[in-house]
Amino acid sequence: MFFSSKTSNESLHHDIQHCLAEFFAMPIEKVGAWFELKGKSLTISLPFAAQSLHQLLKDTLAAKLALHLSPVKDIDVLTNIGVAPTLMAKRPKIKNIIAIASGKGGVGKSTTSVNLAFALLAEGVKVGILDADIYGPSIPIMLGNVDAKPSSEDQKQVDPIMAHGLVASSIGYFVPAENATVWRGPMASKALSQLLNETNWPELDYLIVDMPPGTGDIQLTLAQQIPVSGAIIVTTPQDLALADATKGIAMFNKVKVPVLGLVENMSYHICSQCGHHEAIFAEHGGQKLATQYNLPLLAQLPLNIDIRVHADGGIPLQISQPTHPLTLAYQELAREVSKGLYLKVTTS
Ligand SMILES: Nc1ncnc2c1ncn2[C@@H]1O[C@H](COP(=O)(O)OP(=O)(O)OP(=O)(O)O)[C@@H](O)[C@H]1O
Repeated sequence: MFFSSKTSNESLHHDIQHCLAEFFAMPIEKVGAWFELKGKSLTISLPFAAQSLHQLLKDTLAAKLALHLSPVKDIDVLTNIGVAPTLMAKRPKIKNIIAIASGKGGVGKSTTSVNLAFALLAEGVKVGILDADIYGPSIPIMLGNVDAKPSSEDQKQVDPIMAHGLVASSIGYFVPAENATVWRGPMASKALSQLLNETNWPELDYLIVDMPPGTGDIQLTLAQQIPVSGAIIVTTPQDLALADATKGIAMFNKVKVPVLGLVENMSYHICSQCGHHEAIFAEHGGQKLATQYNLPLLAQLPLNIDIRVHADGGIPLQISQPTHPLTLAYQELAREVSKGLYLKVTTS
Protein backbone atom coordinates (compact mmCIF):
# COMPACT_ATOMS: atom_id res chain seq x y z
CA MET A 1 0.00 0.00 0.00
CA PHE A 2 1.44 3.40 -1.04
CA PHE A 3 -0.61 5.60 1.29
CA SER A 4 -0.69 5.57 5.06
CA SER A 5 -4.24 5.58 6.49
CA LYS A 6 -3.63 9.16 7.70
CA THR A 7 -2.81 10.34 4.20
CA SER A 8 -5.77 8.57 2.66
CA ASN A 9 -8.06 10.02 5.33
CA GLU A 10 -6.69 13.49 4.64
CA SER A 11 -7.25 13.09 0.95
CA LEU A 12 -10.80 11.86 1.61
CA HIS A 13 -11.49 14.98 3.70
CA HIS A 14 -9.91 17.11 1.01
CA ASP A 15 -12.12 15.59 -1.70
CA ILE A 16 -15.29 15.93 0.38
CA GLN A 17 -14.51 19.61 1.02
CA HIS A 18 -13.77 20.31 -2.63
CA CYS A 19 -16.87 18.50 -3.77
CA LEU A 20 -19.13 20.43 -1.33
CA ALA A 21 -17.52 23.78 -2.19
CA GLU A 22 -17.87 23.18 -5.92
CA PHE A 23 -21.42 21.80 -5.66
CA PHE A 24 -22.70 24.85 -3.76
CA ALA A 25 -20.29 27.43 -5.23
CA MET A 26 -19.06 28.20 -1.71
CA PRO A 27 -15.61 29.17 -0.49
CA ILE A 28 -13.73 26.05 0.63
CA GLU A 29 -13.13 27.42 4.15
CA LYS A 30 -16.90 27.49 4.81
CA VAL A 31 -17.64 23.85 4.15
CA GLY A 32 -15.21 22.16 6.58
CA ALA A 33 -17.69 22.28 9.44
CA TRP A 34 -20.57 20.81 7.43
CA PHE A 35 -19.56 17.17 7.52
CA GLU A 36 -18.57 14.40 9.84
CA LEU A 37 -16.87 11.21 8.74
CA LYS A 38 -17.19 8.27 11.11
CA GLY A 39 -15.58 5.16 9.68
CA LYS A 40 -17.25 4.67 6.33
CA SER A 41 -20.29 6.85 7.13
CA LEU A 42 -20.41 10.43 5.98
CA THR A 43 -23.00 12.84 7.43
CA ILE A 44 -23.46 16.24 5.82
CA SER A 45 -25.35 18.90 7.83
CA LEU A 46 -26.20 21.69 5.45
CA PRO A 47 -26.65 25.09 7.09
CA PHE A 48 -29.17 26.20 4.46
CA ALA A 49 -32.29 24.84 2.80
CA ALA A 50 -31.57 22.73 -0.29
CA GLN A 51 -33.52 19.49 0.11
CA SER A 52 -34.28 19.20 -3.60
CA LEU A 53 -30.52 18.88 -4.19
CA HIS A 54 -29.78 16.28 -1.50
CA GLN A 55 -30.00 13.26 -3.79
CA LEU A 56 -27.87 14.90 -6.48
CA LEU A 57 -25.33 15.86 -3.82
CA LYS A 58 -25.22 12.27 -2.52
CA ASP A 59 -24.73 10.92 -6.05
CA THR A 60 -22.03 13.48 -6.84
CA LEU A 61 -20.15 12.73 -3.62
CA ALA A 62 -20.51 8.97 -4.07
CA ALA A 63 -19.07 9.17 -7.60
CA LYS A 64 -16.18 11.37 -6.49
CA LEU A 65 -15.30 9.31 -3.42
CA ALA A 66 -15.67 5.92 -5.08
CA LEU A 67 -12.09 6.19 -6.35
CA HIS A 68 -10.66 6.23 -2.84
CA LEU A 69 -8.87 3.23 -1.36
CA SER A 70 -11.32 3.14 1.52
CA PRO A 71 -14.56 4.39 -0.02
CA VAL A 72 -17.41 5.89 1.98
CA LYS A 73 -20.34 3.47 2.30
CA ASP A 74 -23.22 5.62 3.59
CA ILE A 75 -23.90 9.26 2.87
CA ASP A 76 -26.58 11.08 4.81
CA VAL A 77 -27.59 14.69 4.14
CA LEU A 78 -29.38 16.69 6.84
CA THR A 79 -30.44 20.32 7.20
CA ASN A 80 -29.38 22.34 10.20
CA ILE A 81 -30.30 26.01 9.91
CA GLY A 82 -28.32 28.44 12.08
CA VAL A 83 -29.46 31.62 13.77
CA ALA A 84 -28.53 34.91 12.13
CA PRO A 85 -27.69 37.79 14.46
CA THR A 86 -30.23 40.56 15.05
CA LEU A 87 -30.05 43.89 16.84
CA MET A 88 -33.14 43.14 18.90
CA ALA A 89 -33.65 40.13 21.16
CA LYS A 90 -34.77 37.05 19.28
CA ARG A 91 -38.21 35.55 19.65
CA PRO A 92 -37.91 32.14 21.31
CA LYS A 93 -38.51 29.28 18.86
CA ILE A 94 -38.04 31.49 15.76
CA LYS A 95 -34.51 31.14 14.38
CA ASN A 96 -34.70 33.76 11.63
CA ILE A 97 -37.17 36.43 10.57
CA ILE A 98 -37.04 37.51 6.94
CA ALA A 99 -38.92 40.68 5.97
CA ILE A 100 -40.32 40.96 2.45
CA ALA A 101 -40.72 44.61 1.52
CA SER A 102 -41.42 46.77 -1.49
CA GLY A 103 -41.13 50.48 -2.00
CA LYS A 104 -44.37 50.50 -3.97
CA GLY A 105 -47.72 48.70 -3.71
CA GLY A 106 -48.90 46.06 -6.12
CA VAL A 107 -45.50 44.80 -7.26
CA GLY A 108 -46.15 41.26 -6.00
CA LYS A 109 -44.72 41.39 -2.47
CA SER A 110 -47.41 39.14 -0.94
CA THR A 111 -47.28 36.75 -3.89
CA THR A 112 -43.51 36.49 -3.47
CA SER A 113 -43.85 36.04 0.32
CA VAL A 114 -46.31 33.14 0.00
CA ASN A 115 -44.45 31.40 -2.81
CA LEU A 116 -41.12 31.84 -1.04
CA ALA A 117 -42.59 30.42 2.18
CA PHE A 118 -43.92 27.31 0.40
CA ALA A 119 -40.69 26.94 -1.58
CA LEU A 120 -38.65 27.00 1.65
CA LEU A 121 -40.98 24.36 3.05
CA ALA A 122 -40.38 22.23 -0.04
CA GLU A 123 -36.64 22.67 0.56
CA GLY A 124 -36.99 20.92 3.90
CA VAL A 125 -37.21 23.64 6.57
CA LYS A 126 -39.85 24.76 9.08
CA VAL A 127 -41.58 27.92 7.93
CA GLY A 128 -44.20 30.37 9.14
CA ILE A 129 -45.67 33.44 7.52
CA LEU A 130 -46.75 36.62 9.24
CA ASP A 131 -48.92 39.04 7.33
CA ALA A 132 -47.71 42.46 8.50
CA ASP A 133 -49.62 44.15 5.71
CA ILE A 134 -52.03 45.39 8.35
CA TYR A 135 -53.92 47.67 5.94
CA GLY A 136 -54.41 45.16 3.16
CA PRO A 137 -53.92 41.63 4.48
CA SER A 138 -53.90 39.33 1.46
CA ILE A 139 -52.21 36.26 2.93
CA PRO A 140 -55.52 34.59 3.99
CA ILE A 141 -56.75 34.95 0.39
CA MET A 142 -53.53 33.50 -0.99
CA LEU A 143 -53.64 30.60 1.47
CA GLY A 144 -57.30 29.95 0.60
CA ASN A 145 -58.50 30.22 4.21
CA VAL A 146 -60.15 33.63 4.66
CA ASP A 147 -62.79 32.10 6.93
CA ALA A 148 -60.30 30.45 9.30
CA LYS A 149 -60.59 31.62 12.89
CA PRO A 150 -57.60 31.32 15.22
CA SER A 151 -58.20 29.55 18.52
CA SER A 152 -56.58 30.04 21.90
CA GLU A 153 -56.29 27.53 24.74
CA ASP A 154 -55.11 29.92 27.46
CA GLN A 155 -56.73 33.13 26.14
CA LYS A 156 -53.22 34.66 26.00
CA GLN A 157 -51.48 33.05 23.06
CA VAL A 158 -53.31 32.36 19.82
CA ASP A 159 -52.58 29.27 17.76
CA PRO A 160 -51.47 30.08 14.21
CA ILE A 161 -53.53 28.87 11.26
CA MET A 162 -52.15 25.80 9.46
CA ALA A 163 -52.22 25.85 5.67
CA HIS A 164 -50.61 23.05 3.64
CA GLY A 165 -47.79 22.63 6.19
CA LEU A 166 -47.24 26.36 6.64
CA VAL A 167 -48.17 28.16 9.87
CA ALA A 168 -49.67 31.59 9.35
CA SER A 169 -50.90 34.60 11.24
CA SER A 170 -52.62 37.63 9.78
CA ILE A 171 -54.79 40.45 11.04
CA GLY A 172 -57.15 39.24 8.32
CA TYR A 173 -58.06 36.23 10.51
CA PHE A 174 -59.11 38.55 13.35
CA VAL A 175 -60.87 41.57 11.85
CA PRO A 176 -62.61 42.24 8.54
CA ALA A 177 -60.23 43.97 6.08
CA GLU A 178 -62.40 47.13 5.98
CA ASN A 179 -61.91 47.63 9.76
CA ALA A 180 -58.12 47.44 9.54
CA THR A 181 -57.81 50.00 6.75
CA VAL A 182 -58.88 52.88 9.04
CA TRP A 183 -56.21 52.18 11.67
CA ARG A 184 -53.64 54.83 12.41
CA GLY A 185 -49.89 54.21 12.62
CA PRO A 186 -49.61 53.33 16.35
CA MET A 187 -52.58 50.94 16.16
CA ALA A 188 -51.06 49.24 13.14
CA SER A 189 -47.68 48.83 14.84
CA LYS A 190 -49.32 47.51 18.01
CA ALA A 191 -51.25 44.99 15.93
CA LEU A 192 -48.04 43.73 14.34
CA SER A 193 -46.29 43.33 17.72
CA GLN A 194 -49.29 41.41 18.99
CA LEU A 195 -49.38 39.16 15.95
CA LEU A 196 -45.70 38.35 16.40
CA ASN A 197 -45.58 38.07 20.18
CA GLU A 198 -48.96 36.58 20.98
CA THR A 199 -49.01 33.89 18.34
CA ASN A 200 -48.10 30.45 19.61
CA TRP A 201 -45.45 29.85 16.92
CA PRO A 202 -43.99 26.37 16.78
CA GLU A 203 -40.21 25.90 16.30
CA LEU A 204 -39.42 27.69 13.03
CA ASP A 205 -36.29 27.98 10.93
CA TYR A 206 -37.76 30.97 9.11
CA LEU A 207 -40.64 33.33 9.70
CA ILE A 208 -41.47 35.23 6.52
CA VAL A 209 -42.93 38.66 7.25
CA ASP A 210 -44.98 40.27 4.48
CA MET A 211 -44.48 43.99 5.20
CA PRO A 212 -46.97 46.71 4.23
CA PRO A 213 -45.97 48.42 0.95
CA GLY A 214 -43.93 51.60 1.12
CA THR A 215 -41.01 52.96 3.06
CA GLY A 216 -42.64 55.59 5.29
CA ASP A 217 -42.72 55.95 9.06
CA ILE A 218 -45.00 52.96 9.57
CA GLN A 219 -42.69 50.61 7.73
CA LEU A 220 -39.69 52.04 9.54
CA THR A 221 -41.36 51.52 12.92
CA LEU A 222 -42.36 47.98 11.98
CA ALA A 223 -38.85 47.15 10.80
CA GLN A 224 -37.54 48.37 14.16
CA GLN A 225 -40.10 46.48 16.20
CA ILE A 226 -39.30 42.98 15.14
CA PRO A 227 -35.95 41.17 15.25
CA VAL A 228 -35.39 40.90 11.49
CA SER A 229 -32.35 38.89 10.34
CA GLY A 230 -32.54 39.93 6.71
CA ALA A 231 -34.78 41.71 4.21
CA ILE A 232 -35.72 41.10 0.60
CA ILE A 233 -36.93 43.92 -1.64
CA VAL A 234 -39.47 43.05 -4.31
CA THR A 235 -39.61 45.34 -7.32
CA THR A 236 -40.82 45.42 -10.89
CA PRO A 237 -38.39 46.51 -13.61
CA GLN A 238 -39.87 49.98 -14.33
CA ASP A 239 -37.84 53.03 -13.30
CA LEU A 240 -40.53 54.28 -10.89
CA ALA A 241 -40.67 50.99 -9.00
CA LEU A 242 -36.89 50.85 -8.91
CA ALA A 243 -36.70 54.36 -7.43
CA ASP A 244 -39.03 53.18 -4.65
CA ALA A 245 -37.02 50.01 -4.16
CA THR A 246 -33.97 52.25 -3.59
CA LYS A 247 -35.86 53.85 -0.70
CA GLY A 248 -36.54 50.37 0.69
CA ILE A 249 -32.82 49.56 0.66
CA ALA A 250 -32.09 52.88 2.40
CA MET A 251 -34.74 52.14 5.03
CA PHE A 252 -33.24 48.79 5.99
CA ASN A 253 -29.74 50.28 5.97
CA LYS A 254 -30.98 52.90 8.42
CA VAL A 255 -32.24 50.27 10.87
CA LYS A 256 -29.13 48.12 10.24
CA VAL A 257 -31.01 45.14 8.82
CA PRO A 258 -28.99 43.43 6.07
CA VAL A 259 -30.70 43.36 2.67
CA LEU A 260 -30.29 39.85 1.30
CA GLY A 261 -31.10 40.88 -2.25
CA LEU A 262 -33.72 41.92 -4.77
CA VAL A 263 -36.49 39.98 -6.43
CA GLU A 264 -37.56 41.37 -9.78
CA ASN A 265 -41.18 40.38 -10.26
CA MET A 266 -43.11 40.67 -13.53
CA SER A 267 -39.70 40.87 -15.25
CA TYR A 268 -41.10 39.65 -18.55
CA HIS A 269 -44.34 38.19 -19.84
CA ILE A 270 -44.76 34.53 -20.76
CA CYS A 271 -47.64 34.04 -23.20
CA SER A 272 -49.88 31.27 -21.88
CA GLN A 273 -50.79 30.30 -25.48
CA CYS A 274 -47.40 30.02 -27.16
CA GLY A 275 -44.86 30.39 -24.32
CA HIS A 276 -43.27 33.44 -26.00
CA HIS A 277 -41.18 35.60 -23.62
CA GLU A 278 -41.70 39.33 -23.97
CA ALA A 279 -40.20 42.22 -21.96
CA ILE A 280 -43.29 44.41 -21.60
CA PHE A 281 -41.71 46.65 -18.97
CA ALA A 282 -38.16 47.98 -19.06
CA GLU A 283 -35.36 45.42 -19.16
CA HIS A 284 -32.35 44.96 -16.86
CA GLY A 285 -33.71 47.40 -14.22
CA GLY A 286 -33.37 44.95 -11.32
CA GLN A 287 -29.87 43.99 -12.42
CA LYS A 288 -28.78 47.65 -12.61
CA LEU A 289 -30.13 48.33 -9.12
CA ALA A 290 -28.50 45.18 -7.77
CA THR A 291 -25.16 46.18 -9.29
CA GLN A 292 -25.48 49.74 -7.99
CA TYR A 293 -26.00 48.55 -4.40
CA ASN A 294 -23.80 45.47 -4.66
CA LEU A 295 -26.75 43.21 -3.85
CA PRO A 296 -27.65 39.84 -5.35
CA LEU A 297 -30.52 39.77 -7.84
CA LEU A 298 -32.08 36.71 -6.21
CA ALA A 299 -34.68 35.99 -8.90
CA GLN A 300 -36.40 37.37 -11.98
CA LEU A 301 -39.94 36.07 -12.09
CA PRO A 302 -42.22 36.48 -15.09
CA LEU A 303 -45.65 38.05 -15.32
CA ASN A 304 -47.54 34.83 -15.71
CA ILE A 305 -51.18 33.88 -15.45
CA ASP A 306 -50.42 30.77 -13.37
CA ILE A 307 -48.82 32.90 -10.66
CA ARG A 308 -51.88 35.16 -10.51
CA VAL A 309 -54.46 32.37 -10.65
CA HIS A 310 -52.79 30.41 -7.88
CA ALA A 311 -52.08 33.42 -5.65
CA ASP A 312 -55.57 34.89 -5.95
CA GLY A 313 -57.31 31.50 -5.96
CA GLY A 314 -55.76 30.36 -2.68
CA ILE A 315 -54.30 27.16 -4.12
CA PRO A 316 -50.53 27.56 -3.85
CA LEU A 317 -48.58 26.73 -7.00
CA GLN A 318 -46.05 24.77 -4.94
CA ILE A 319 -48.77 22.47 -3.64
CA SER A 320 -50.88 21.93 -6.73
CA GLN A 321 -48.10 21.91 -9.35
CA PRO A 322 -44.86 20.82 -7.69
CA THR A 323 -43.00 20.38 -10.98
CA HIS A 324 -44.22 23.58 -12.69
CA PRO A 325 -41.20 25.61 -13.96
CA LEU A 326 -42.30 28.55 -11.79
CA THR A 327 -42.54 26.30 -8.73
CA LEU A 328 -38.94 25.31 -9.41
CA ALA A 329 -37.98 28.97 -9.93
CA TYR A 330 -39.39 29.83 -6.48
CA GLN A 331 -37.47 26.90 -5.01
CA GLU A 332 -34.28 28.25 -6.54
CA LEU A 333 -35.13 31.61 -4.94
CA ALA A 334 -35.67 29.85 -1.59
CA ARG A 335 -32.27 28.16 -1.78
CA GLU A 336 -30.60 31.47 -2.66
CA VAL A 337 -32.30 33.28 0.22
CA SER A 338 -31.37 30.59 2.71
CA LYS A 339 -27.78 30.45 1.44
CA GLY A 340 -27.57 34.26 1.46
CA LEU A 341 -28.68 34.43 5.08
CA TYR A 342 -26.17 31.73 6.03
CA LEU A 343 -23.40 33.72 4.36
CA LYS A 344 -24.47 36.83 6.29
CA VAL A 345 -24.35 34.80 9.53
CA THR A 346 -20.88 33.50 8.89
CA THR A 347 -19.36 36.75 7.64
CA SER A 348 -20.85 39.15 10.21
N1 LIG B 1 -45.49 37.41 -11.39
C1 LIG B 1 -46.79 37.61 -11.43
N2 LIG B 1 -47.52 37.22 -12.50
C2 LIG B 1 -48.86 37.45 -12.56
N3 LIG B 1 -49.56 38.04 -11.60
C3 LIG B 1 -48.88 38.44 -10.49
C4 LIG B 1 -47.47 38.23 -10.35
N4 LIG B 1 -47.11 38.74 -9.15
C5 LIG B 1 -48.22 39.20 -8.56
N5 LIG B 1 -49.28 39.05 -9.37
C6 LIG B 1 -50.67 39.48 -9.12
O1 LIG B 1 -50.63 40.89 -8.91
C7 LIG B 1 -51.55 41.28 -7.91
C8 LIG B 1 -50.80 42.03 -6.79
O2 LIG B 1 -49.92 41.11 -6.17
P1 LIG B 1 -49.60 41.18 -4.62
O3 LIG B 1 -50.84 41.29 -3.82
O4 LIG B 1 -48.65 40.08 -4.32
O5 LIG B 1 -48.82 42.58 -4.58
P2 LIG B 1 -48.34 43.39 -3.30
O6 LIG B 1 -47.09 44.06 -3.72
O7 LIG B 1 -48.28 42.53 -2.11
O8 LIG B 1 -49.52 44.40 -3.17
P3 LIG B 1 -49.93 45.33 -1.93
O9 LIG B 1 -49.15 46.55 -2.14
O10 LIG B 1 -51.39 45.55 -2.12
O11 LIG B 1 -49.61 44.62 -0.68
C9 LIG B 1 -52.23 40.00 -7.44
O12 LIG B 1 -53.43 39.85 -8.11
C10 LIG B 1 -51.25 38.90 -7.84
O13 LIG B 1 -51.90 37.66 -8.11
